Amino acid sequence: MSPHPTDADSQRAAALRTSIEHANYRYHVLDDPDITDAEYDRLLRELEALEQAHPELATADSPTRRVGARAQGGFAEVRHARPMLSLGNAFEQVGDTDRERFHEVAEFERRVEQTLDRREPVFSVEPKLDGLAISLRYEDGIFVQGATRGDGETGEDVTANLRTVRAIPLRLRGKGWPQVLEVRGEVIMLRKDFEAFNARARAADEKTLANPRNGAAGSLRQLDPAITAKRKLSFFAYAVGVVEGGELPSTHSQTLKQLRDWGFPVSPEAGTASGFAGLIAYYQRIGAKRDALPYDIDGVVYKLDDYAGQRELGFVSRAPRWAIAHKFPAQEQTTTVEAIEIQIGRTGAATPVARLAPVPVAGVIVTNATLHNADQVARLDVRIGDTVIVRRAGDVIPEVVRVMPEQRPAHATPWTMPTHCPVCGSALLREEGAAAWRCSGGLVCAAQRKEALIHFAARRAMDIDGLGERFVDALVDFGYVHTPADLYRLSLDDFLEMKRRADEHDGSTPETVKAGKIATKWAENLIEAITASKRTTLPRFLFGLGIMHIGESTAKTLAAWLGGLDFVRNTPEPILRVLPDIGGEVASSIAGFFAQAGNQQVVDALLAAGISFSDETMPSPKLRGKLDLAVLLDMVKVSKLGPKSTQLLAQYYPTLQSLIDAGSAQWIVAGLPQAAAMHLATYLADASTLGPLREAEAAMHTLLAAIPQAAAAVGAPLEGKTIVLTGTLPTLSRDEAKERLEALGAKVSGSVSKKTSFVVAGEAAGSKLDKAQELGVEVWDEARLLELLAEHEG
Ligand SMILES: NC(=O)c1ccc[n+]([C@@H]2O[C@H](COP(=O)([O-])OP(=O)(O)OC[C@H]3O[C@@H](n4cnc5c(N)ncnc54)[C@H](O)[C@@H]3O)[C@@H](O)[C@H]2O)c1
Ligand SMILES: [Zn+2]
Repeated sequence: MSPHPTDADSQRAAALRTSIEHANYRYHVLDDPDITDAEYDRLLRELEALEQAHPELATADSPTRRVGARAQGGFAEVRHARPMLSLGNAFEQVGDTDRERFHEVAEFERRVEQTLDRREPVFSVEPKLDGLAISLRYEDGIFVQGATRGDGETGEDVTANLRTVRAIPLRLRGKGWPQVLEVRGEVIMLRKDFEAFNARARAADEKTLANPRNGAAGSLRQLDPAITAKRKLSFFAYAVGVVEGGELPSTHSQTLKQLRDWGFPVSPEAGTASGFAGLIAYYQRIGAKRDALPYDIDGVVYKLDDYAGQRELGFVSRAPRWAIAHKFPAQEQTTTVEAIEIQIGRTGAATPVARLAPVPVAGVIVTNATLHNADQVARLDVRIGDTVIVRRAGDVIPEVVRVMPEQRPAHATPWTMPTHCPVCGSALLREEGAAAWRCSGGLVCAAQRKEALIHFAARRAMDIDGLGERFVDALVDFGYVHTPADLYRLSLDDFLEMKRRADEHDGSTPETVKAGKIATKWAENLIEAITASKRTTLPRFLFGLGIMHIGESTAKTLAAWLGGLDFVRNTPEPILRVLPDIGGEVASSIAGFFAQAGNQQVVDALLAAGISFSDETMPSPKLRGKLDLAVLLDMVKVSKLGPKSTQLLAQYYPTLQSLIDAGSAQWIVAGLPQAAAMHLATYLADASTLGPLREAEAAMHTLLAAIPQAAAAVGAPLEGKTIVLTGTLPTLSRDEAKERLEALGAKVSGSVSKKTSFVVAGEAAGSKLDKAQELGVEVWDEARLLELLAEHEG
């Protein structure tokens, strides 16, 4: 009754067979599929439909009648005594009721009911794990052989590799096992192991795995078991094959329990359900859990639970009639890349992101996918306009896993990492040896605002007590604060208004209103803390700016050597590099930061808001010795000119010009080897290399001119005084008092002697106070100390 197939039909069938066979080969033999499972399933379904409509089109070797693919190469063959079959599939259809949407499941259930003449039969219901099917043979309880499914008849002997999978028992537990037992199940890679593998591969600039399924199959089919052992694989049992010399329970669900007792991992999600409604309820329940499961599943499997019923139903060519796989929406889909953009994270990390033509992936419309880092984009060679496979599994951000180069538009060009941050325009810098690029914008980058503010307010930076993440979030989200300088403009009303909006936004009862009274104490305290932070130290301020690579100790070095903010801001990179522990990367980060107009504005605004430093001085006299000709010469790498030679030259020549004027003949007389002199002469003759040297020299002179002639000439007000602090002072912490006294040149000592100028005593002062009285040393209270500080602090 079916109409004869047209030529177009038979051509289509042949084309489908070719495509499917090619896909089978890539998937089953190479473990490197080039189309998604969803596409594969569509092709197979189309072929099935054609063959059903026109049975004369069906060939004996059609992929619709066969399982997997015959493996080739490498491994010895294993013939399966009982074939390892595939499963029929049920997909969701468009419809209003469950019976319409899950029509194929309803049909399956009805067929089972009718054939067995049984109402609402019981099914074993299990997650459909997405890995590689294997069969494990146990003789007298000992693992003797393991094989892949292959084409269902013949698989590959992967015993050595399977022995490295921890979840597979090498010896059965308990007792009562049959003399020969074949256990079948799925080797999988847990998502966390897959993610960890890929993170490592990306960091090492190596090829990543497309998905956990390919990870499992590819790892298991390695010829070297040592490689398999390094990839973390897991295993779940879900069936038995040959059983000899022993009995198993009469139902599948009981058998799974038995397998668990013998030491096999069985999915904790496996259970039983009856009737169509029971099956669908299970499907929905597991579907809701899918993202949270530790492994990928592509559906659930329903198997008639009792073996007697299974035997009655039997098989079609490639699958049992008593079971069906009910598939979930696919986790991988094909779409096109509309743009590649850079996303800047809270801490400045720059991540390339593909903007995609919207596509449903595992039940969610996906429009963006991460490309991880610039190296990954290069490795995948993703280009704008490309057709790509995106994967979304679990709560991991969707990612691009593969490009289909054959579908690339002619004009597509390779992508390159932009040089500047899309949010703030600052340079993107790459940390040495790291795959990640970062925005160097810090303070001025809106993407990093919150993180920059939290850092600025931190205890070891500006120490603004109470300005934690919660307030920073609200201050930024509601637009009260863009840069740290804005903090100093906030009024009590701003804070109360901000808090009210934040509470409203959260839907919580405003905490600010308690018993009809507006609570303001917290805001007053915060304003007080912000005001107090205005008086700070240079290292705290420099650290607070959040300049890339500038930790507390580098900030201290900068302050100690350069003395004042102006010098830190204006000292060029080559001079910064001569400071102790400041290498090229750090120097370039500091110079880069202050070269940025936006950063300069923020720093100026902070100074205008009243930030001042209790410890600002002049460049350190120690710099005098460092800034000589040797430093200038060491900054440029002239070949054959080592540190010894540059020091030698510096002894004779005070300036660059005097060195140039003297000429190479004189250098040799001074003791420089001829080869070194020749190289240096060539170097200095080149205007392009001389330029930076001249620049550095000019900056050096500015610094040198600013250094006070003699350190004492500055006359620190408390120079020569030794002060001892004891007991608890009413307002100042011991550290703060010490810091402020030292900033004025005093020495703060821990013990009282005749040389002690005076002792500052607070509450519960102990033996030091007694000692002072004994020696007749002056004893001050905090009020008097504060007067002294106020008198001398600028
Ligand atoms: N992307 C490609 O190019 C490509 C090519 C070929 C096959 N494929 C994928 O493979 C599928 C076809 O392969 P198939 O023949 O293995 O069929 P299948 O994956 O749809 O179903 C059978 C397999 O399910 C697995 N399984 C997982 N949990 C199970 C459980 N609890 N009980 C029983 N079996 C369970 C077993 O490995 C079994 O062999 C396609 O649907 C497609 O997703 C993809
Ligand atoms: Zn930026």
